Amino acid sequence: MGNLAANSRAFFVTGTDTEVGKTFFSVGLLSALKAKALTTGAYKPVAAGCTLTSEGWQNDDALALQQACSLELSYAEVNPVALAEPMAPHIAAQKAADSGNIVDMSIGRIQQGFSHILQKQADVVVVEGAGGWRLPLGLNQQGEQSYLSDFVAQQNLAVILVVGMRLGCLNHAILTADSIRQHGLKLAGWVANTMDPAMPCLSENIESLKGLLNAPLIGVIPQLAKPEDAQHYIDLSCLAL
Ligand SMILES: Nc1ncnc2c1ncn2[C@@H]1O[C@H](COP(=O)(O)OP(=O)(O)OP(=O)(O)O)[C@@H](O)[C@H]1O
Ligand SMILES: C[C@H](N)[C@H](N)CCCCCC(=O)O
Ligand SMILES: [Mg+2]
Repeated sequence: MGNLAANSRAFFVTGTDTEVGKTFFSVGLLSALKAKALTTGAYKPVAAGCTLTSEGWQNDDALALQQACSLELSYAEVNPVALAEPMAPHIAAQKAADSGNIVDMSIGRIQQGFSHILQKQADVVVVEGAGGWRLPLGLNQQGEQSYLSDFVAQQNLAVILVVGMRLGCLNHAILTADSIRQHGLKLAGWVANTMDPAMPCLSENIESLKGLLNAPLIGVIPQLAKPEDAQHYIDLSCLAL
């Protein structure tokens, strides 16, 4: 199991796309774990779309995760790679490099930050991806393309798939589940996140996914005012928690 600390369980939260509710669900999951008195850490290795603060570039997802977890983690511990521009991270990193700011977005650096969080021995660590499952990180030192999914595979993390419920999500969900399994990883479960309550045949689509994904349905999350409220729609027993 890679270098996963014996006492920690870690989940990698991916999605069928960007903007499908990975952060919304992750904050809900961290809230649910806190309510069960489990200690939690959070990690958002790569974030694109940041605001310049007195403490450097910061991203809203990472701030939400930092606040929602129970460990006292610094911003940089939660989010080691913070890219200014809200775009594909390897392009944002190239733009930063063009302005003289070289960003190390290597798998090695991402793993190092993760090991650091694991050493803190939280009961559960929630790791949020960026974009969808096969997020490109750019070329490594051998000139090969690397992907955030390479990090997940190297750490053998259990994966949670957030499906943003909208027309087209069946194909995206199936492709993502296939790829997760082709990486030799476990799809620990999936989440139906209601992006559009008026989606025609929402419940039929969820029923279809139950049959298609062959993994536990962790929760159906309706449109909610606050991500913390998502905790009430999450079945932790699916994750053996
Ligand atoms: N169930 C929900 N109820 C209400 N709003 C939601 C819900 N799910 C997501 N949202 C909103 O939709 C937007 C996208 O969600 P979120 O930021 O969690 O997506 P993401 O998959 O984490 O995106 P990214 O790829 O940028 O990390 C946010 O404004 C979020 O508050
Ligand atoms: C800026 C955005 N909200 C995400 N953080 C990054 C999404 C990258 C998507 C890359 C892609 O697959 O095209
Ligand atoms: Mg997010």
